[in-house]
Amino acid sequence: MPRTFASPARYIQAAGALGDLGRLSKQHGDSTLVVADSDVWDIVGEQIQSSFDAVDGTFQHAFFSGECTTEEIDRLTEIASESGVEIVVGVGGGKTIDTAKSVCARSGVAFGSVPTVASTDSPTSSLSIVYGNDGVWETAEQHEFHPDFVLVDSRIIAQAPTRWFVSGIGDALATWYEAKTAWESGGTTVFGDRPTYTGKALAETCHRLLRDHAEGAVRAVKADTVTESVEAVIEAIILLSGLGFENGGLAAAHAIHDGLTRLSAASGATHGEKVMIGLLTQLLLEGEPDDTVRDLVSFARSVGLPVSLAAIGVTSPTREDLLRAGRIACNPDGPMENEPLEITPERVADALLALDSVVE
Ligand SMILES: NC(=O)c1ccc[n+]([C@@H]2O[C@H](COP(=O)([O-])OP(=O)(O)OC[C@H]3O[C@@H](n4cnc5c(N)ncnc54)[C@H](O)[C@@H]3O)[C@@H](O)[C@H]2O)c1
Ligand SMILES: [Zn+2]
Repeated sequence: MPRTFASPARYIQAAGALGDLGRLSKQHGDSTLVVADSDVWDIVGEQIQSSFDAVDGTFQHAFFSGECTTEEIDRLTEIASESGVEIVVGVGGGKTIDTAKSVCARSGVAFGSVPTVASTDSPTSSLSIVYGNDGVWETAEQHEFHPDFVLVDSRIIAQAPTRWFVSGIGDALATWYEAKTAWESGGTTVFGDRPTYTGKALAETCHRLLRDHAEGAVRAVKADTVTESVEAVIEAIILLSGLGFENGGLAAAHAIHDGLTRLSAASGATHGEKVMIGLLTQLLLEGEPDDTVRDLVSFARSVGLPVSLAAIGVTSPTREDLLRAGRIACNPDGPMENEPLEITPERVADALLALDSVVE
């Protein structure tokens, strides 16, 4: 089995970086479609307009409806093809960016990724997570391409609600633990290939940056400020975690996240918050020493991440609820396959129940 490494063509991060969007888009064609929801458009619309004005460029804007569904992808693909666009730029959170990726896949045009929150590692990846109209996980579309550019304005991200930034820390925190597990178990990555040494090294650097800088960065973001620690953590969440998970491999943390998406009580929790619970559960499933679990719990608390089921809204789950989540988590096509031990829905349910007593 080959080792594969893949990544976006270019990554740019700076306070004020959005001012470069027009120039970057023009490198890929004269006709651009910008996809953003109305809240994000209110925040960045004028800056996007100025960035295109600065290079005598034009663009079209389409509103994203809020969910990455097949219907929404088809609707936006039609707009892209009617206007003959050469590049689609997704501006916003993970769902907007995943939707824009799938529009590019269907239209065969270039893709620009512009996260306005550092809430997940979706902006650098080649995946789109598609949901049904009921909001339930439907499928992961694996694309043949990565973003032509990822443009990250750290000022906009620092000014966004802190909860998104903290959630991104949860998503990125799992990357190293999952890559280590996938490596040690001889697992595979999202490309269906062996993990690379490079992916593993990037995942490890991601972890180091979070441990060294996350606490201070969260304090700075609460005050809407950009510090060097904020820059380090944004890079860890968006770039290193993205490269680390795609080229290093996923494991139980994301498998359990997928299971938790089936519990309606957890629907108010973000992707990164559910991944954090998945990560702690992964450590319990793998039989990590108490000190390792305690250390991670204390780090999570220091940045404001949830460490119990109740903290993500699951206050009094029945065993059947947790088994249902466990069955999704143990899907044979999912990342649980990268765990070295045989993990069953029963073991997932036990570990989720055990979590509350461990973290008290
Ligand atoms: N494709 C991948 O590799 C990958 C990886 C991780 C997660 N995901 C997917 O990403 C999605 C989760 O993404 P998410 O956590 O970003 O949530 P989201 O996309 O559902 O929501 C983000 C919210 O933040 C708001 N927002 C964006 N920028 C803002 C700003 N600057 N100020 C204020 N509000 C702002 C948006 O309007 C939106 O309501 C899930 O669908 C998950 O499956 C995909
Ligand atoms: Zn994730």
